[in-house]
Amino acid sequence: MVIRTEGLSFSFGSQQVVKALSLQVPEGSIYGFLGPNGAGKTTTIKMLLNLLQTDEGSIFVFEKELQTNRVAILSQIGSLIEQPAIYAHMSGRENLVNRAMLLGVKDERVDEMLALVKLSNAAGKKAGQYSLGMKQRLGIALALLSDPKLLILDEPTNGLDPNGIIEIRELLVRLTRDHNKTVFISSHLLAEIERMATHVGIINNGELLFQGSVKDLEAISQPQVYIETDNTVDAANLLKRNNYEVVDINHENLIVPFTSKKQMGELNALLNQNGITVFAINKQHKDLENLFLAITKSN
Ligand SMILES: Nc1ncnc2c1ncn2[C@@H]1O[C@H](COP(=O)(O)OP(=O)(O)OP(=O)(O)O)[C@@H](O)[C@H]1O
Repeated sequence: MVIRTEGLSFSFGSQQVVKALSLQVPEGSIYGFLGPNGAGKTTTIKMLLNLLQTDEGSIFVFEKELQTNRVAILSQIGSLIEQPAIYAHMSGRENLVNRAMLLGVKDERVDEMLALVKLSNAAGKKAGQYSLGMKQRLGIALALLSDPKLLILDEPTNGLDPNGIIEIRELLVRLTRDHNKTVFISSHLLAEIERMATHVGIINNGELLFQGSVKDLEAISQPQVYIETDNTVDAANLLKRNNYEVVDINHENLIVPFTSKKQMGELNALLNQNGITVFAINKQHKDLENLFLAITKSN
């Protein structure tokens, strides 16, 4: 395991915000650390980076205890928490050259990093003029300069447009696939993470509710069929009479557990044959909020 915590806890005053967390982050994984705002993600990350002292429990990084191997461990971690520390009046390249000098890293590494995060063409532009996505990628390039084995990113896709999210996703996949890195990335949006993550930990109110591979998660997260019609109530009654389970109904749509594509066709035909107009019928995975409920219920 690249990161392993045992019974990790933390309180701000009387409020316990991290509760007996036992994380297991395998080498080479993209580990999505998921939870709603205030769940305790940033606090956990700060403990992993030794920016906050743990109250209870222990942290092992690269199978070494953090407190007693601080310098050796932290020199192998690149991180990005909140806004990247970028000088707005300097170009992307100057930001990297400056940091390379501080770290004693060779200048060639600057161009390598620019290419890796796809900022070579914008290298001469002032970083203050970069888009949010470009700033995040520059932040990641800065974090990678010293060639760390582990990258810890706190909500790097926050506020990015879909293109920006895709670029970060592709970068992180390249880093693990071609450059032997392990990536620990937090987010409050499952949808942003599930396409790149290999492993997931879900935290809520400081407690780890789920941890495992994305396949394990998909097994819990049963897909559902969303059906939008011109008469939701009649549609729901019709489906119930025909032995379909209607798990949720509101004035816009109703939801039936997904079993197969064939079933979707049958649902559509049944509704049409009974004079109900179907505006939309589609398969969706439960969103994070519903998934939380499903996970807490099954515990
Ligand atoms: N410096 C602080 N002093 C007191 N309470 C704090 C402090 N920092 C965070 N908290 C509280 O700790 C809890 C966990 O916060 P944390 O920032 O770790 O959550 P998070 O999952 O990272 O959420 P977000 O996505 O909003 O950053 C919250 O209830 C928050 O209000």
